[in-house]
Amino acid sequence: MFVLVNLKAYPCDPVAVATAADDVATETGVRIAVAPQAAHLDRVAEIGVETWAQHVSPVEHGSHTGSTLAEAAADAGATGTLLNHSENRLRLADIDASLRAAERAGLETVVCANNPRQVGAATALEPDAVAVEPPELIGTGTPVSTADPGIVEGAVEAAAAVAPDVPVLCGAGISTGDDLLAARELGSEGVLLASGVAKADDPRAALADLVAGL
Ligand SMILES: O=C[C@H](O)COP(=O)(O)O
Repeated sequence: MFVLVNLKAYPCDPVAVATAADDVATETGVRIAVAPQAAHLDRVAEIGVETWAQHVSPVEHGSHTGSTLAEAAADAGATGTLLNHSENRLRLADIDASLRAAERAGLETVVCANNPRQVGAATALEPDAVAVEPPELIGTGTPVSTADPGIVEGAVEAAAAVAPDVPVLCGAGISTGDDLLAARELGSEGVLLASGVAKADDPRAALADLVAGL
């Protein structure tokens, strides 16, 4: 299972979370990555933890003020990027262009989607993986893997119908080891989570609990 921890714009210490994630990944052998704010990519990458951008813009080098250039994210130490997160939706053409920008920069990609139909469409754009997240469960602490198992199973089927080799992650409300195991049972190959770690009093304990059953 791949555990991708999105720090969003939460007021956590990105270096402390990254250090905890790196420690737990090393101790358990579970693949854990951290996606901080773009301005914190280099500080997080210096820890040695797998570091992802939260987004890259659908642009190349040029006159694009305010953009997050894929090459700049890679230069800062990112090795992957989320795209089309529910809190940063893109138009179809921009998802495609951001995917190509990420490929150009050598970044692994996960495209987020709300539901199985969107998962199918996202899979057709040839990302490395897709992630299904029902927006109404994001940040609630109610895990998608038990609150809406059908959406995870539907996403796995929708992706497989387009490209059987594209893994599906799921996210929204995931915070415990039981949530993670339930996601795996449904065919998910990883989880995307945020508040369960970024808002935890003890991120290291939260991560250790998350992966303990794997
Ligand atoms: O990127 C992470 C997802 O939006 C899930 O967020 P959450 O774990 O706070 O529900």
